[in-house]
Amino acid sequence: MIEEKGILFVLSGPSGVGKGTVRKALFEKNINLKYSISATTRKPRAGEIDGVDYFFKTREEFEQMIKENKLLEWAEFVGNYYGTPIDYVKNTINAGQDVFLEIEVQGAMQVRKAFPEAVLIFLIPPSLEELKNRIIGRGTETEDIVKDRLETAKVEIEMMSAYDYVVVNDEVEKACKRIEAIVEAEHYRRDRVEVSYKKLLEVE
Ligand SMILES: Nc1nc2c(ncn2[C@@H]2O[C@H](COP(=O)(O)OP(=O)(O)O)[C@@H](O)[C@H]2O)c(=O)[nH]1
Ligand SMILES: Nc1ncnc2c1ncn2[C@@H]1O[C@H](COP(=O)(O)OP(=O)(O)O)[C@@H](O)[C@H]1O
Repeated sequence: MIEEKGILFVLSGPSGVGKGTVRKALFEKNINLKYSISATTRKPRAGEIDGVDYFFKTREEFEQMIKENKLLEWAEFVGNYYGTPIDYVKNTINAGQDVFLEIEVQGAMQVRKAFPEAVLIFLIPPSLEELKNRIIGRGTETEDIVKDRLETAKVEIEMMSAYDYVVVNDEVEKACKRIEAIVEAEHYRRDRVEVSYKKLLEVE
């Protein structure tokens, strides 16, 4: 089947659920997805490379990008800006390739509005207890922040109804398989293929 446009996939979910971990594992496989590198004002961590992990920006540069409408979505998260450069997403989709975003929940809601045909995947923890363990296990937050994050996570989990798919991140490999299944199934959706299929019939 000929498909003219790629699909925009968005992986989101509460902080600490494992979005970054699952996304990295997914991209270690030979998958047919293009990862959209985000812009951020967060300082690079050891080993992170500008233009690979993120496009690292100053607050001024980032605010300029907002002003010039260069971001598909953006959010302030724990004191830093994060956003998706719009040109890469548009150009890649128009070239017929699927794009994958891994972003926090406020940004995912903006994508839903700006790009209603995007496929939103919500990553959830097997339990709140496990989410707490993961946030603590990461070791970057104090006890107060862990409590805050869990409260926020409860509110965020209620936003599940805005998503198209829900994936439980019990094991990283299983979560990746579920996402791959979603990506594959989306290409068989009648509404995506019927236009090109009809064209095909006209030709024959
Ligand atoms: N809205 C939005 N969120 C993003 C973007 N890029 C990354 N994030 C999210 O920002 C949060 C913090 O990311 P990061 O600083 O790399 O830390 P970590 O993922 O918590 O280790 C994560 O929830 C990411 O999913 C983006 O372009 N837009
Ligand atoms: N399926 C999993 N099982 C156990 N630990 C996990 C799993 N997925 C992620 N983790 C761990 O949970 C913590 C949070 O993961 P991270 O990818 O940073 O979350 P997020 O990007 O959603 O904030 C990390 O320490 C990570 O190693």
